Order: sequence, then structure tokens, then C-alpha cells
Amino acid sequence: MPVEHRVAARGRLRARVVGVVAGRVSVPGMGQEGEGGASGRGRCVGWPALDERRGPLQASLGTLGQRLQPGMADSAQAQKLVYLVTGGCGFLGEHVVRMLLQREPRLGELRVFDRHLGPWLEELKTGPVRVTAIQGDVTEAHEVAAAVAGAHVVIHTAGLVDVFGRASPETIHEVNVQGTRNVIEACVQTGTRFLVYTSSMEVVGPNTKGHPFYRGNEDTLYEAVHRHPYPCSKALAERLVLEANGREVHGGLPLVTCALRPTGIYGEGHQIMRDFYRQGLRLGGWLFRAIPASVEHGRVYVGNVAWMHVLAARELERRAALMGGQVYFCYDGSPYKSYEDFNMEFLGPCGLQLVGARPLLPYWLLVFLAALNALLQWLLRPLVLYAPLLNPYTLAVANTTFTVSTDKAQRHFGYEPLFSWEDSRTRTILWVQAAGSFAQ
Ligand SMILES: NC(=O)c1ccc[n+]([C@@H]2O[C@H](COP(=O)([O-])OP(=O)(O)OC[C@H]3O[C@@H](n4cnc5c(N)ncnc54)[C@H](O)[C@@H]3O)[C@@H](O)[C@H]2O)c1
Ligand SMILES: C[C@@H](CO)CCC[C@@H](C)[C@H]1CC[C@H]2[C@@H]3[C@H](O)C=C4C[C@@H](O)CC[C@]4(C)[C@H]3CC[C@]12C
Repeated sequence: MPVEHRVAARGRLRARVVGVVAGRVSVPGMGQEGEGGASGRGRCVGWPALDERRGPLQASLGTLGQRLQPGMADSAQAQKLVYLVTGGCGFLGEHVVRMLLQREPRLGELRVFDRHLGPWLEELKTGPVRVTAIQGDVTEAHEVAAAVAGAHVVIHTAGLVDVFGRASPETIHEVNVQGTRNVIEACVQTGTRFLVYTSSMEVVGPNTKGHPFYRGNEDTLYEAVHRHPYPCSKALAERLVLEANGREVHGGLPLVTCALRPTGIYGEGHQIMRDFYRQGLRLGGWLFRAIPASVEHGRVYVGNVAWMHVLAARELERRAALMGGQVYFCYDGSPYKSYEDFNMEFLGPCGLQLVGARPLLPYWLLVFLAALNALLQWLLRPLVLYAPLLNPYTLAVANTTFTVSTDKAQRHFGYEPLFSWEDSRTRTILWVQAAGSFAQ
């Protein structure tokens, strides 16, 4: 049984803590050199502008960023580090947690902060690393501050991922923007110097005009205009994180931040993939093409996204001048395909078929159905939550080419995908098969 007790660090805290454990290690090769400039700043239509008083993004920390804090020497023998992963029980968060345990040799304590703690944390009970599960809410500044206090590195992946209208725009903003602000302020107040933020490709696009982003990189010019609360919130939060780079934290040293922008993540734990699978099973093994095969949608394997987070977090100290204030798309060797064709890479081997070489419905009809769904959602809201996959926003995202081709993370901190496409595919297929065999 886990030992549960109240955390007393720094003032009032409702967060509950469970002690657990795991471990072990390997180190990848490193790249070198650098470049400046973070691009992709979005404009949110109808959303408040950020407070600009802190001035422009601070791109470089010079040698300041290279100074070591006590306990941050570059050796496995050095004092062990305390990592905090917010949203550590989510789809991506769980992979980040497991990856840290496997591949961060300096890990001494791992704090997993989430609104909902997963039962799987129990299985991390044996091993050399202390795992502390903290039930808390990123919108509660005092809970965040208590969890951050004493951590060397924060990986802030908690977020409300909702493009289906389940949550209100205000709630999305509160969790994604205010929650991120709380994390930053907690770092500043408690002296935590290294912050990696899970952003999203949606900070850039697809934009409201449906412009294609074809194999773009972090410097590709693109008109980033958002209307939907989710991408707006991610864009605002990312900006907060980047602008916080260089702020003085408690103790006088500068905060070092960077943001990672995954495209559509897939892999073990991907609920939308599981939903498509179950839908196909309900339809007798058929799925029906709605999006032209020529529309490319960027996808990345969750294990590689987690790996990039771990590497970025690990290298932020050593490469502060280069990485501080930077954004990186998350990429790997996953093939460029349409959203539906890509899903079929996994659903096909699980026995589903995608019907139609071309969309079976004309696009105008899909637009009509998406608008109808939005109307029904609005009409039914007082009675019931109607949140189907198809709405004007998801249709626009699925129907607009958005793919990434970049090596920035490789050049800046030596990232190479840990999992090949074949491995990623096999792991995902096995998970879909297992997840689909549970009750529908
Ligand atoms: N899934 C994707 O395709 C994708 C792509 C790009 C970026 N992202 C980003 O990655 C991050 C993780 O996404 P995910 O797909 O794993 O989503 P998820 O919903 O599976 O995980 C999010 C986690 O955050 C936690 N959380 C939500 N609100 C919280 C709060 N107020 N306080 C504390 N914890 C809270 C949830 O309980 C959950 O465990 C998000 O920031 C998301 O914006 C996801
Ligand atoms: C029109 C339907 C016919 O089959 C298909 C609808 C698919 C949509 C539900 C998904 C298409 C693209 C997805 C999004 C994308 O992969 C990137 C995202 C970024 C991330 O930060 C959050 C998740 C998401 C918005 C993801 C959500 C689901 C899609 C819109």
C-alpha cells in the first residue's frame, strides 16, 4: 500500500503524495553548434493579448546559463536531481515519466503532478529512484509552488487538450495559460532554473485560413492565426514560457526555458486512435474515407516525443545559451500521410479497412455536417454534452496539410528518434489490439 500524506512544503497544499520508485539508464550521442531565433508566434482572434510588460523574448543567456547550480554538475556521481513532471499521468506524461526513469542517470527524485493520479504509478514502486505522486491542480498556484519547491527541472506537460467542445473556452484558458503562468511563477519563487514546456504544432497552425504548412521547420514563415480556444491557449502559454527565459529566479540565477511542439502524437495510450478502432469495429470492420489522401498530417510517436523532452530537460543546463528561449518541433521518422491513411497503418493490421480511394462524401457535405454538429452541441448543451469528433475545427485541421521537416533539435541538443518507425508502428498496433479487446 502506498503511504499517503499531506505535503507540507511552502504553505497550504492540498496535494496528496504517494511514494514509489523505478530505474535505469543510457546516454545518447550529442550534436553541437547553434542558432538563434524562435518563430511561430501566433495571433489569437478574440482572445486577450498577453501582458507585454516583461519585454521581448530573451534569446541568449550568454555564459550566465553555463554556471552550475549546486547539485547540477555534469556527472552521474553528482548530486541527484529532482524532476517534476506536470500532467505526468496523461498520455504523453506517462511516457515522459517512464522515459525519465529509464534514461536520466542523474534522476534522484521524480515528482509526478497531476489532477488525476494513475494506478500504474503503483508499479514504479521498486527501484533506485524515489517517485512522488502529487495530486494537484495547475490552476492552484500554491499547489504548484509546493510541488515545484526544491525541484531542479520542471517538465510542464499538463494541459487541457480539448478540440471537441467538451470544456468551456474559459476553462481551457485557465488550465493552459494560467496553469503555465503558475508553473513559471513557482519556478521563479522557489529557485527552479530549468523548464521544458510541452507546446503544440497548433501554436503555428493549421491557421484559420487553411494554408498548407508543407514540411516546414521552426523558421518557416506562416501566418499563425487562431480562433479556437485550444490553439489560442497553447500559443499564449508558449509565449509566456519563452518570455520567462532569462528571468531571475530565487537565488539570483536565470531561468532557462524551451518549448517543444509535437505534431499529432500517436502510440500506446492514444485515446482517439482507440476510439477510431472501436468505431470501425462497430461498423463491421469498415472506416470511410472523408479526407483526401493527398492532405498530409504530421504525426510523431509518443516515445520519441517523451525522449525529446528528457533530452531537452537534461541538456538545458549545459546548453542554456543555445537552447534558452527556443522552440523545437517534435519529429521522428513517421511517414507523411493523411490523418486517415496514417491511422490505417495501425488499424489495418487490427483488421479494419478504409473504404474509398477518394472521400466518399463531397467536402461541402462534410462542412455542413460539421456545422450541424456544432449547432447541435450548442442547442443540447443545457441538457447533455454532445461532443462528436467531427466539428468545423477538427475538419479544418484534418483537411489542411501540416507537416514538419527539421533537424533543429538534433543540432541543438543531439536529439535522434529513439524508436524507429517500425518499432513505433509495432508498439502502437499491439496497444490498439489490446485496448480494443476491452469492453466497448
Ligand atoms: N496529444 C497530442 O496529439 C498532442 C500534440 C501536441 C501537444 N500536445 C500537448 O501535450 C500535452 C499532453 O497532452 P496529452 O495528449 O498527453 O493529453 P492528456 O489529456 O492525456 O494529458 C494531460 C494531463 O494533464 C492533466 N491535467 C489536465 N488539467 C490539469 C490541471 N488543471 N492540473 C493538473 N493536471 C492537469 C490531465 O489529468 C492529464 O493527465 C498537452 O500540453 C498538450 O497540449 C498533445
Ligand atoms: C474528419 C474526420 C474523418 O475521419 C477526422 C477527424 C480527425 C480529428 C478528430 C483529428 C485530425 C487531426 C487531429 C489533431 C492533430 O493531430 C493535432 C493535435 C494537436 C494537439 O496539440 C492536440 C490534439 C490535436 C488537436 C489532434 C486532435 C484530433 C484531430 C483534430
